[in-house]
Amino acid sequence: MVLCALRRQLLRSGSRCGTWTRLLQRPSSGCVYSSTDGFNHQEIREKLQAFPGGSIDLLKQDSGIAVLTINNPSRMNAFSGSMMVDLEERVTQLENWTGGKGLIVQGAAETFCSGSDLNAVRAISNPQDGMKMCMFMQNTLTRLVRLPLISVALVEGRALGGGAELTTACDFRLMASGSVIQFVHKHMGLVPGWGGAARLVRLVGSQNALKLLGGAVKVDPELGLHIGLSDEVLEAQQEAEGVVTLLQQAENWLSRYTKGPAPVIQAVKKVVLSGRELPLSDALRTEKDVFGTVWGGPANLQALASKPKHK
Ligand SMILES: CCC(=O)SCCNC(=O)CCNC(=O)[C@H](O)C(C)(C)COP(=O)(O)OP(=O)(O)OC[C@H]1O[C@@H](n2cnc3c(N)ncnc32)[C@H](O)[C@@H]1OP(=O)(O)O
Repeated sequence: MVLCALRRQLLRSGSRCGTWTRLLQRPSSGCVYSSTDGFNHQEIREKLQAFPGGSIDLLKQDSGIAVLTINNPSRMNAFSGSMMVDLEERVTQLENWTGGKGLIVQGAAETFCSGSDLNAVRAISNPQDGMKMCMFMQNTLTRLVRLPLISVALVEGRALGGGAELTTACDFRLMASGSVIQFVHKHMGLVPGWGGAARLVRLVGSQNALKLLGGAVKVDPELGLHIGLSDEVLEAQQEAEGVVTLLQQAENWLSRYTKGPAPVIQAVKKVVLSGRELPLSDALRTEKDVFGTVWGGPANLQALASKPKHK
């Protein structure tokens, strides 16, 4: 938490980006709120744990692609309080995964996520608790965004409310045919609070974001592609060996971008992330620092030794 405050101070003071880069590289340094914002991490964790159910499952694979599964099928993968805590723990594990290159976020049982568990929402419907939950989820999802992994939300079925917000915390969204992303918040008398509005504006522009939030528009794969919310539509595929599952298709899609050594793929994500988040001069300094981690490194030396031709 101290790191969060330090990072903010550095950013406010025009920061020296070498320091910013080093902070971003440290686990859990990517959060937004700390005790100086009145955020008591332990208190909100304990409060959330009082609403159990479901799990967030993490499978780290030798390929360097991990699969994170939102698992609460009896409630259409709604986020219970304990799942919010679980998600934070899984993000910490991913921050510490030195061999990681990619991440797929999916829902269990052929649907993505129906947002907050409405039973928990009803129990903590006072503004103070709502704000604490909001800060907790913003911290976690911002750390998810800032993982040095190329991430994909595999959207099957529905991504509603907080589930729609979660899709925006990934670098890419792949929508299965028949799937829907819908920011239903307005129908719940709410606006996004897990960082989904801020990220949506950056993804689709403010005009489209206003339409999606103001109209609680159902985004199907076609509309998703059209406005740039979705990157690809996945159809059920049959091959000689049998059916290619949506997860296999997502892994194939992602592997185009994760081929190569982990330090290089992680460096790619870091320079894009800093370009996305920082003012230009700070992003340039960060890019220089990240460049310094790969220049003359094993992958670079090996490529030079092999007399490459990029035909
Ligand atoms: C951050 C802000 C937020 O996320 S606010 C929450 C926004 N989400 C919602 O309002 C989703 C409300 N749910 C729905 O619209 C429907 O249940 C959807 C997801 C469309 C599924 O409809 P349908 O296929 O007919 O199934 P169903 O309604 O029978 O649901 C199956 C069981 O799942 C449950 N469920 C669903 N969503 C939630 C949720 N968000 N929180 C808690 N429970 C949920 C339903 O209540 C139903 O449970 P049960 O079988 O009646 O015990």
